[in-house]
Amino acid sequence: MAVLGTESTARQATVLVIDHAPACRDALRSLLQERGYNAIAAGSGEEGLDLAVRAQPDLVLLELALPGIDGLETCRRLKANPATSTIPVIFVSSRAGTDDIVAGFEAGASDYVTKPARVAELCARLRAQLQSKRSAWALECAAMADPLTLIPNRRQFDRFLEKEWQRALRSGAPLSLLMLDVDHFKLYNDTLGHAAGDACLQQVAGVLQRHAARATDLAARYGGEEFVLLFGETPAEAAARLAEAVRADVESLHISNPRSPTSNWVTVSIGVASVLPSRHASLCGLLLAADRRLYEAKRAGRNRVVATAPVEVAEPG
Ligand SMILES: Nc1nc2c(ncn2[C@@H]2O[C@H](COP(=O)(O)OP(=O)(O)OP(=O)(O)O)[C@@H](O)[C@H]2O)c(=O)[nH]1
Repeated sequence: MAVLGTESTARQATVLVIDHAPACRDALRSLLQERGYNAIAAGSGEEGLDLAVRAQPDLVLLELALPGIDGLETCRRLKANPATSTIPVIFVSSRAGTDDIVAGFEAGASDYVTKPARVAELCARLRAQLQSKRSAWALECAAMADPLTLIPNRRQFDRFLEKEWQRALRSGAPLSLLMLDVDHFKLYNDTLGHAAGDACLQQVAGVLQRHAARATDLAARYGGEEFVLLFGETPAEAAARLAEAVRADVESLHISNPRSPTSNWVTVSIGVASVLPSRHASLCGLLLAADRRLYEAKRAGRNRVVATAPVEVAEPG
């Protein structure tokens, strides 16, 4: 599964208007709707913050002068909350003083437009912000995906693992990790060529991706011909079964590996480690345990899974 959140490139952009004056709010909302945006609105900073978290708009148009928490504080809170921090904010305010404009930018706004706003200018600024958010999103995606297989790369995996670890610490749920390596892949490359090797890795990645079905799972290319699969909220016994299914699915792709001493087909070896995250356990220990079992699977003849009963991996030192 993808873990980068949602983005609106393929759908209508949602714009949240936060303004306490019903006339201004309605005028902005109609203007946006006429231009094809999905417009939602809130009458106060508190309501706007709540709606921003729930609706995840692509952009916020914010009045500075609001009753209760004012526009500046609303903007600061939007920027401080990881759930809303990347949403661009444009102040659309009747306050036109330089100090207000400077304060708006200092609170984290991307732009500042004074009322009465010129419609064409406001729309151009809005489009520019949406475009720059999309470009940032595309860059972020590119930095997190493996270019050959298009599944998450090690960087994305490390972030995801850290997040799942923290979540498991709070929930007390077990976490399982599969470390997987293609068997005799050097022979495969040497026999059939590097391009065939690349295509083979893409197919293996496809199998892993299909097994990472839940929001708490992630399949990633760890490097070279090595992959990892993280299963959140999954105990050791279930992880061992999943690993066996992955191994069997790769073998049943029936990708010929003519010189492999293990099988006629491309196969994989898998090490499985599970842990109940606690202050006595470490992430590094989980990775090391999976890697050790992968090595054992190779040593025991390849094309197999090595897993054990649940373990508490002790903090090194
Ligand atoms: N085609 C291709 N080959 C790669 C890629 N990344 C790594 N490799 C190759 O994968 C091979 C890994 O070889 P080894 O580490 O010796 O392992 P192996 O031949 O799979 O042997 P075992 O792991 O012991 O079964 C090397 O030949 C690498 O060049 C890639 O992106 N594409």
